Amino acid sequence: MPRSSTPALALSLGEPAGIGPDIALLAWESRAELRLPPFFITGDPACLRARAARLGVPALVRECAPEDAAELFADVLPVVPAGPAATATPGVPDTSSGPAAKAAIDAAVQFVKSGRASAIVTNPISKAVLYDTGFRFPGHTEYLAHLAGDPPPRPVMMIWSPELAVIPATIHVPVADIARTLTRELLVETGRIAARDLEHRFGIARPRIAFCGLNPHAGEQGTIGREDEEITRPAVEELRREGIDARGPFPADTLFHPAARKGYDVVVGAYHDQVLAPVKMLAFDRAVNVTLGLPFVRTSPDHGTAFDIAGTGRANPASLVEALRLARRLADRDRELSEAAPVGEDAPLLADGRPA
Ligand SMILES: NC(=O)C1=CN([C@@H]2O[C@H](COP(=O)(O)OP(=O)(O)OC[C@H]3O[C@@H](n4cnc5c(N)ncnc54)[C@H](O)[C@@H]3O)[C@@H](O)[C@H]2O)C=CC1
Ligand SMILES: NCC(=O)COP(=O)(O)O
Repeated sequence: MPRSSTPALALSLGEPAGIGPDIALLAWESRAELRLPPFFITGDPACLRARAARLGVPALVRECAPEDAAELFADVLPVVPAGPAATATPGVPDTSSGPAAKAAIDAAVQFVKSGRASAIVTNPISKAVLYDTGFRFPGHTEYLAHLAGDPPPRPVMMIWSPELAVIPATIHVPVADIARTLTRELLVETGRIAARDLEHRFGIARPRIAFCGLNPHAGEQGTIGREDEEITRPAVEELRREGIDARGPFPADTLFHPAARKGYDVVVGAYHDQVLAPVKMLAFDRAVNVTLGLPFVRTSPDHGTAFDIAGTGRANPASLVEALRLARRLADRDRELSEAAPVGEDAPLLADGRPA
C-alpha cells in the first residue's frame, strides 16, 4: 500500500490512569463521521488495548511505524510503542505513570522534529504525578520548549476557542508569587510571540491583543496597586511602538462579555485563572491549548486528567477532536508557508529559525 505524503499527527498517551486513553479511543471510533485527520498514539499499546476492552470500544490497536499510521488509520488505531508498561488502574496512577507519560511526550517530539509526524497533540498529564517522579518542568509547555532547542525558545500558552482566545502571561505560578513574576519584559515577549504566531500560524493579519490588568479596575490609575501602571501599561506602549496592536491594560471583570470580546483577537492575562476560567466557562468542550513560540505545532485538549471519570466511558472527546483538527490546520499552514518562503542566504528567518 502506498504511504501518505503527509505525516500523521502524533498523539501522546498522557497520564495512563486519566482519560487520555478514553478520549483517544472515543475520538478514533468516530473518525469517519468526524472526518478526523489521521493520528497515531505514542505510548504503551497494552494500556490502550486494556482501556478499549474496558470501555467496549471495538478498536483494533495496531503497533506500527509513524510512516504507516496515515494509511492504517481508517481501519485500526495506530500506536507507536514508547516507554515502559503503563500499569495504572483508571483513576489510580501508580509509579509507572510518570515515566510512561514522559516517554510518550519524548517520542512524539522526536517524531515531529524528524519530520515523521506533522505536529504533536498531547493528552493530559498529572503534574503532581510527574513531579513525584522527578519531572522538573511546570508542564508540557515548558518541557516542550526544553526539547525544542538549545537555548529553548520562550513558550507561550494560548487557550483557543471560537468564542475566546486567551494567554496567561504567568502560568503555573503560586498566587503569592504572581506580582513579582509579572515583568514588563515577560509581557513584551509574550505579546511579540502572540503577534507573530497569530499572524503566521493563524492567518490573522494584524492581531489585536488586549492586556488584562492585574489589580481590580486595572489598578484604578495606580490607586489599587501599582503594577498596571508600572509594568503592564509600559509593556503595551513598547509593543505599540513596535507596530503591534496591543491594547490596555483593561479591567479583567469587564473584558469577557460578548460586546467586549468583539474588540480583540486574544487576551493576555496576568495569571492562569484570570483568563482560563472565562474560556473554560464559555467553551469547555471546544477550547484547545496551543503552545506558541515553538518551532513545531503542539495542541492539547483544554482539560486535565479527570481521574474521577477515567475508564467509565463518560469522558467527552470533543476538546481532543478540536485539538486534532487545529493541529492539522496549523501544520498544513506551516508547511505552505515554508514551501512558499524564499530560500538561500537572503531568506528572512524568525528568531527560532522558521521562515518569517
Ligand atoms: N494539558 C494538561 O496536561 C493538563 C493537565 N491538567 C492536570 O489534570 C489534573 C486534574 O485537573 P483538574 O483541575 O481536576 O481538571 P480536569 O479538567 O481534569 O477535571 C475537572 C472536571 O471536569 C471534568 N472533565 C474534564 N475533562 C472532561 C471531559 N473530557 N469530559 C467530561 N468531563 C471532563 C472532570 O471529570 C472533573 O469533574 C491535574 O493534575 C492537572 O495538573 C489540567 C489541565 C491541563
Ligand atoms: N491549565 C492548563 C494546563 O495545565 C496545561 O499545561 P501544559 O501541560 O499544557 O503546560
